[in-house]
Amino acid sequence: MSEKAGSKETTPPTTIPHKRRIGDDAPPPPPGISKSQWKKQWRKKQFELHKDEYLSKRREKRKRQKMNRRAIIQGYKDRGEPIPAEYVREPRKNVNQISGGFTILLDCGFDDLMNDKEILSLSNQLTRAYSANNRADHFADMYVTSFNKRLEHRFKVGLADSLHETWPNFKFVPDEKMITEGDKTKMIYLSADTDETLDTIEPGMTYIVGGIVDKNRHKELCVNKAKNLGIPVRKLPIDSFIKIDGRQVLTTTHVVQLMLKYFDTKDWKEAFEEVLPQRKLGITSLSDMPLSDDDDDEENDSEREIPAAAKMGQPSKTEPKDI
Ligand SMILES: C[S@@+](CC[C@H](N)C(=O)[O-])C[C@H]1O[C@@H](n2cnc3c(N)ncnc32)[C@H](O)[C@@H]1O
Repeated sequence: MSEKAGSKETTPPTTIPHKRRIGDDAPPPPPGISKSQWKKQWRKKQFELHKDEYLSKRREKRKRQKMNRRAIIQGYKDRGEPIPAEYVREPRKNVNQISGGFTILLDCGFDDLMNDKEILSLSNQLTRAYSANNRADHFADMYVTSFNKRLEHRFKVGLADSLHETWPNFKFVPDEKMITEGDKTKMIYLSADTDETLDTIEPGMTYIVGGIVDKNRHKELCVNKAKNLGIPVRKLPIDSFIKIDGRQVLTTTHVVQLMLKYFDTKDWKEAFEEVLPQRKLGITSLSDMPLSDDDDDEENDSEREIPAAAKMGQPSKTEPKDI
């Protein structure tokens, strides 16, 4: 009896299930072309022919994965259990960053002055401000004040995946006591509507930036609020460093990015050039300008992330960047 025949039971070889791919069903290759080359060509052709179908399937799959993740996270939240690390998205972070020792308050007490689309746009801007703070060499202690009404709803429902309550150095507070009851001698409200410029950013100071998307409908809104509260107002030193026509009103995110960049470099010129790309500077108003090189403007920002027909509270089409 041969050794083979004498052996008892043999374990069947492990078979790895073959994942079917487009191209597996390709007809035999035409002469002069290798099987693998032909498969590649066939796959490409099939993809072009059925592109919409494939992309929609992929979108559906991603949507399902997102909903599952959200349901799991909600389960932990409902049970009051900590959310396991694998479900917490780590933001892209500058691991060597240190505290700049200054505070930025994003004054979001203007909910009633915005339409739903502008609230969506503002929520996206806040995620970018958070992201900028994570990447800076020196981070600021950032607070979103008057975090209530539709903005809060937007984060709790549409941006629930972002787990904004866990963001480091970026806190959300429901009222504006930090503005109304803070030490006014250590505060500066940023606004384009003043002649006095902000020369530097100092540790120990609190800088307030208006958290509003209004396409300049509400002129002098923040400057008047600051004056009523007795808070000094300063504009960014745009004139000294870049030439720009029209009103020099920037988006909330731009202002935050500029302040962080200035604090890192101590050079306004460098900050302006990095945050506001030169090739974009020929336009009339900076608030119409895209948030960064590869971003859309406020208007498109909300359109890109949120389907046009989206209602407040619906999840955004894509994850907010960097969260
Ligand atoms: C889109 S603007 C809001 C414009 C609003 N109508 C107002 O009254 O300020 C968002 C915020 O960015 C800040 N900001 C915009 N441009 C600025 C500039 N040139 N200098 C300083 N801060 C500016 C202000 O804090 C402003 O409230």
